[in-house]
Amino acid sequence: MAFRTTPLSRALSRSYATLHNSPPSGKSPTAIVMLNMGGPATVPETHDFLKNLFSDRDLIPLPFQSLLAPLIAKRRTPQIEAQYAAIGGGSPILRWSETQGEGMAKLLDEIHPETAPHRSYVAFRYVRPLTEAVAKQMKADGVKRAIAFTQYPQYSCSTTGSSLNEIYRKAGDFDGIEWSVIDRWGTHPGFVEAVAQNIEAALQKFPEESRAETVLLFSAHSLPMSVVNRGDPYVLEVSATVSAVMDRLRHANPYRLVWQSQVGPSAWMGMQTSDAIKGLARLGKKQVVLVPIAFTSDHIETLYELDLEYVKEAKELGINVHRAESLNGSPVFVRALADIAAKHLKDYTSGSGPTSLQMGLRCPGCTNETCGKQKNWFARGGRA
Ligand SMILES: C=CC1=C(C)c2cc3[nH]c(cc4nc(cc5[nH]c(cc1n2)c(C)c5CCC(=O)O)C(CCC(=O)O)=C4C)c(C)c3C=C
Ligand SMILES: [Fe+2]
Ligand SMILES: [Fe+2]
Repeated sequence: MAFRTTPLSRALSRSYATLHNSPPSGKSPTAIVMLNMGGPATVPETHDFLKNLFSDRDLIPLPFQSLLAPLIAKRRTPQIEAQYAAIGGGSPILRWSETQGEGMAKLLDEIHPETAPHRSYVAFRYVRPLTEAVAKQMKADGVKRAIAFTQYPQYSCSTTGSSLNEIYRKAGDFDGIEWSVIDRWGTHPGFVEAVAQNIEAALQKFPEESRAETVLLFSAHSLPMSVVNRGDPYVLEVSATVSAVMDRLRHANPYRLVWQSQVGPSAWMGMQTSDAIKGLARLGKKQVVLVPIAFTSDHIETLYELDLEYVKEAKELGINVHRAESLNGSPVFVRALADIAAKHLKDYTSGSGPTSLQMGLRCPGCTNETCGKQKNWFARGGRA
């Protein structure tokens, strides 16, 4: 059948070009699949986001999961809906992920033309675009080679591990695609530089004469102690990021790493961010920069918990506080993503395996069988 261009088909192909940064060409594109949890783009999507999140056994193993998850999600929905409403009506993560991915793919076409054209795909764990839909799109685009590129800088089985397990479970949908994995990059110099620049910008808001007294309070999403104690590497890797950022800043300020957003009654990694703010006030500290360190774009933890709750709390305690911006559209960060992917492609072409050595090691206390199968599957390039 002859293909006729109509206003609709022209509009569709324009939007296709916007979504898929490289122009259509005869060559099969190299797919860079940006893995993240996602967040509800609109307030009414909050319930389904929470239901999918509480149904994820890799994140929260619950007894009678399929019965309990919908109940917990339903109970929690009004409170979390109110938080998304307060930050402007939804999570900006899809918009930022697309911006970052498109910028990265464009740069990759320039700095690594051997594998061009590059196309970025966003695959979320709990909201659209979900893994199945991304697989369909990749097949339609003729993808034969894909990189699973985690957008969590530091590895945890509960985040990156969960996204990789989901791709492994949906292996049939990706039939014929050869995979490799970028599983962590928490000390990459470009990422460290982008974070450091945002801290420097926040520090500029304090008077020069007292700037050096400002405490840098790095804040990361906490982990249940049960996860830490089974040997999950996240706490170590977040600490390594903080250390690298402080080296880049030449240790010009005192600092601490603290933990936020714990959920439920069990023990979580501390000290909690809100307690640290109270403690700093008690110690007479007057200036603080809050630095989100484990997530690359804004979300409720930055826009609600940090900006609306903790900044307010700190101000009430007499602390002058500013938050370092999230990486969002930082060109330095987009360049870092492209550099990380280019190095991975180079190493892969010159014979290094599809996954890092570190990814091959399961947490010593891991009893989740899918983790083991998933690691073996990716180590074989995603083949049966
Ligand atoms: C590096 C980031 C994150 C880690 C590690 C992480 C672990 C983790 N989270 C939960 C439970 C929940 N997390 C929730 C929301 C949420 N989590 C992260 C990031 C990490 N989680 C983000 C960025 C968000 C918010 C998304 C957004 O769009 O804003 C929620 C839902 C919100 C709520 O009900 O409070 C839960 C629940 C566990 C159990 C866990 C480790 C095992
Ligand atoms: Fe979380
Ligand atoms: Fe595991």
